[in-house]
Amino acid sequence: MTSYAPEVTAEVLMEALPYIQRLFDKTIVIKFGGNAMVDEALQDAFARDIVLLKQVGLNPVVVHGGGPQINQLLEKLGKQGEFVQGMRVTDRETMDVVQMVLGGLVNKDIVALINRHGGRAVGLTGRDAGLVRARKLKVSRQTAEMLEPEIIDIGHVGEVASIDPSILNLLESKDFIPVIAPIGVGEDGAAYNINADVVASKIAQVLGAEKLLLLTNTAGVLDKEGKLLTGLSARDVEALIENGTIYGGMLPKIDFALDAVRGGVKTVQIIDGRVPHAVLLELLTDKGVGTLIRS
Ligand SMILES: Nc1ncnc2c1ncn2[C@@H]1O[C@H](COP(=O)(O)OP(=O)(O)O)[C@@H](O)[C@H]1O
Ligand SMILES: CC(=O)N[C@@H](CCC(=O)OP(=O)(O)O)C(=O)O
Repeated sequence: MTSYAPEVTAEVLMEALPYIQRLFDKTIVIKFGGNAMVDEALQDAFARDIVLLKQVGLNPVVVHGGGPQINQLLEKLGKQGEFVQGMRVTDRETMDVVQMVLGGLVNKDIVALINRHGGRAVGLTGRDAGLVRARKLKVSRQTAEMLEPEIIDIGHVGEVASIDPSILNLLESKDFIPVIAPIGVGEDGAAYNINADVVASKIAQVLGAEKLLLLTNTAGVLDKEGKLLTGLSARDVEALIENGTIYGGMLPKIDFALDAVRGGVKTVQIIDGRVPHAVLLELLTDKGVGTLIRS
């Protein structure tokens, strides 16, 4: 480990004080993207950041993705992942895989890492305690040549109908850290696959979160030349989608980042999950980077 002069170490530690004071007791929803968690060292640094935040009195709530991890298992089963407007086409068999990977492997690995570093994490899916109520997502597509939009059936994919935060409040009252897999429950009890950015946004709104951080595998939202856009308004976003600068997995992320701002979350940021300790740097130092979403 690099050794710094004592006064430098003290200065770095003191830099965190005003941030800790400002964010004390505040809820921070952190979405850990599947693309940001492919490296073991990064996962470890992420888990330690979460433990530190809790220890100094913030209230972190983790929502995780796992798109690449679902693709890996699908490939082993001889299936190819297919996406429409950033959403996975989810047939019955794919839904089973989504539950195994998100609710099983990925969720439990994050929980175990946080706990190994001294945190008290509890893993949940949206089906637990009716946390995330879902309904089938309707997707439509229209091109210039089409007279009316075409409805596309992408299977067991949900949108959030409502969030019941009771279980999260209970966990918070006992100082547990919730780690949530983005699977919702329909009226009939069936499972729905929901994009993790969507679940993180809705949970942040219902909890009245101070901040929503979306960790991904880019520096933030990039322009056509690959340069980081540090701040975006709803109008900027519309133009960037229109000219094709924002596409694929960034579409639901940006849509629901805006949704969170409109729903009262004070700060929403898309940040680079490939940077070790991105969460800590963003929340407790002057070195936060990424794209800030404005209403
Ligand atoms: N303008 C853009 N800036 C940055 N990334 C973009 C942009 N448009 C599309 N993307 C794509 O969105 C991806 C992030 O979304 P996604 O793959 O769903 O990640 P995550 O697993 O973090 O949710 C990036 O890796 C990139 O390929
Ligand atoms: C409907 C839908 O697309 N669900 C996502 C859920 C996981 C996710 O969102 O993972 P990332 O955050 O890593 O992209 C999926 O099946 O991949």
